[in-house]
Amino acid sequence: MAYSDFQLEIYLNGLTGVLPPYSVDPAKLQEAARDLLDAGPYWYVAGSAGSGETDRANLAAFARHRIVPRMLRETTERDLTTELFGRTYPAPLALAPIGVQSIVHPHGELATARAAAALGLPAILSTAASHTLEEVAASASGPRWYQLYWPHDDEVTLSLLERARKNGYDTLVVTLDTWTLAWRPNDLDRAYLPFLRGTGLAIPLSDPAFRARLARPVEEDLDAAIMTWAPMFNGRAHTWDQLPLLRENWDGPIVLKGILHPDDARRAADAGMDGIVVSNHGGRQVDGAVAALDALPGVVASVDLPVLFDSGIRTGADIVKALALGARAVLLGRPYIWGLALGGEDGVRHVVRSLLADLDLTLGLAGFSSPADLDPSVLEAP
Ligand SMILES: Cc1cc2nc3c(=O)[nH]c(=O)nc-3n(C[C@H](O)[C@H](O)[C@H](O)COP(=O)(O)O)c2cc1C
Ligand SMILES: O=C(O)C(=O)c1ccccc1
Repeated sequence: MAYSDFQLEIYLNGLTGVLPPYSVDPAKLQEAARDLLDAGPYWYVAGSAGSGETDRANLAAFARHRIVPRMLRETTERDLTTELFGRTYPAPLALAPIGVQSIVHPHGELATARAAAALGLPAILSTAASHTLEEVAASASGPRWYQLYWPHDDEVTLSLLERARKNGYDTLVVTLDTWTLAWRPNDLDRAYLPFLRGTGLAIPLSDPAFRARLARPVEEDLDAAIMTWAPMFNGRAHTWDQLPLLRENWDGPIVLKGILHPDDARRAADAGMDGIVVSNHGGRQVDGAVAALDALPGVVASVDLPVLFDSGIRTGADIVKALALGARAVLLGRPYIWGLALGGEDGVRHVVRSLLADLDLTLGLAGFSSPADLDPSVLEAP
């Protein structure tokens, strides 16, 4: 079935008076989630660093780039399949690692993983998840990627990698840009930080190597466990010379997330990494940072690795633009969390199906049949 069939399904349902259960408009979905959620969780997701300048710049960069559609081409049959690290996926899309999903819906990452699995797409499980690696693996059978927040304790690091491997996570995403949380006014004004209440710590708290560091069991002294977790996972950066530890202890592909400078991309390649994600973390870390889309062409030109992209993907056209500028695939961030808040697994599935239908139609109407047809000439010259 083509992704664009979702459009026909919606119109046909309308003939019997059945409307889509959630909006297909990302901005309206966000408004609906805002009405539903408490201010703390809503702003934790919606908010960003500092003045929000980079968050806005991410979206503005997409608006600045425009597609120049081509006519009278055979694009009725489209093929979105995408090869990534030796595996074939049905579309150039994965669900970005997003921590603490239980703050918007009790099923959290379990619901997200099931929705992604139903579509054959990877859901990237965050180390800051509200469910364990094992629980998520048991609840969904789709492609599994694991995102490491890299602890400052090698035994814990190796234990996390071992758990990921044992539970069928085949691709490791290492996030580099969030070794400590940035200045986030929305959360600071509410003094809202889920981790200090023990939310989003399911993976470390269930880890045998982490638990071996505690004087008393987690169940008896949660506060002490949180105080052990905080300096181990936060506040100090790693350095390039530490990457061999990960390379030597992970057999599958390693993808570095949060790269914005071509020199860092080259260093990733030199360190034997398999891919990178150009991302500024949705403007949540360095306010004033370059828009991720503006950093993409320079990074793509500097390395021969697959380059993934996130930060600002909202529509099918956004995906076409990122692919045209050289991304192999994109990660969807906040929009699927609004779907999760509104409808759990069903809400996430709705958001992703809407985005894929929009992508499929936009690609075909612009005169292209597959992601491989896209290059910078598809876009208006700047
Ligand atoms: C609420 C929230 C939590 C996030 N948690 C993580 C995380 O645990 N690990 C990670 O690598 N990125 C995390 N991110 C960043 C996303 O993976 C992604 O880079 C970002 O959402 C992209 O920006 P966009 O949502 O504006 O498109 C988080 C983002 C949000 C909004
Ligand atoms: O909030 C975030 O952006 C984020 O990446 C994060 C960091 C630590 C724990 C959970 C999420």
